[in-house]
Amino acid sequence: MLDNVKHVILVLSGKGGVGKSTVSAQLALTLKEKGFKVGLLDIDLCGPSIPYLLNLEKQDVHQAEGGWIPVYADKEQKLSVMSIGFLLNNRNASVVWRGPKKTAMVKQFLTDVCWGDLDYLIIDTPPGTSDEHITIMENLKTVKCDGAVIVTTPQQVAIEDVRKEITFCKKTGIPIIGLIENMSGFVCATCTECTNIFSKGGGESVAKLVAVPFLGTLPIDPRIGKLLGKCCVTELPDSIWAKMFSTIVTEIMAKEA
Ligand SMILES: Nc1ncnc2c1ncn2[C@@H]1O[C@H](COP(=O)(O)OP(=O)(O)OP(=O)(O)O)[C@@H](O)[C@H]1O
Ligand code: SF4
Repeated sequence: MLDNVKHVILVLSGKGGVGKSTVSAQLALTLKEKGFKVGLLDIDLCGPSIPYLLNLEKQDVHQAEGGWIPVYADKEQKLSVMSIGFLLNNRNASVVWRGPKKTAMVKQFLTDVCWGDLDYLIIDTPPGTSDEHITIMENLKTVKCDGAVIVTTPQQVAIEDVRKEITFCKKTGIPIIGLIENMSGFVCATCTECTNIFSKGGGESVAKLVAVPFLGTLPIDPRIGKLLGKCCVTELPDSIWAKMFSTIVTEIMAKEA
């Protein structure tokens, strides 16, 4: 039930493996650190990585009278999480479903989960624009969707990929919060020097070309993969990741003020 959810933010990407779930998790954790009550919904039914990224893999969802009780990532119950990963027997189990079954599952995540009072619900989506995205948009009609964050990487700042996501947002009336270029350069673990492995500035120029805000670049940083449920802002306060997420969250908060 989304009756008491104030803001909904979608995280989208044109291709898989670009860091969309990592961005979703860090966005949720940063908002929680700022004192908000946050929900994180993983609708990537075929590749749910949120339970792993939040170190919640062994957790179960419980069925109560009012619906499913999400998994809480913290003792204070300020970050609630739902993913099909909690309903599968093991991490390697795969979901091979046709569209209607996927649609039903996504609808259930919105209507049958006891989300309670939330300041923000972050929705981590599968790559591309599929049944899951369409279902989410149809079912968010009654709730205000604040916008989408689009994640891309320098090698594949293929204009068509980002454009497809933007076209989807425009067709479904979702405002675009902005574009993030992840895996932009590599931060050395010894000296924190950032080296650009691929081309630089692609994300920014695409954002300009399609007239959407550019939120910034996030480098490859081996420490990010080890955060597993911890927030980059508190754990790696001097990192580019921490600075970026503080800025993005401040911008999001300013929009809704
Ligand atoms: N900037 C980064 N630095 C270091 N590791 C990263 C970075 N971005 C993502 N990763 C790592 O890359 C892997 C893939 O990231 P993630 O699961 O967030 O991608 P995704 O786009 O959600 O993938 P999928 O298409 O499977 O949904 C993860 O192990 C994550 O920790
Ligand atoms: S930036 Fe310096 S410390 Fe880091 S890998 Fe290169 S030479 Fe080594």
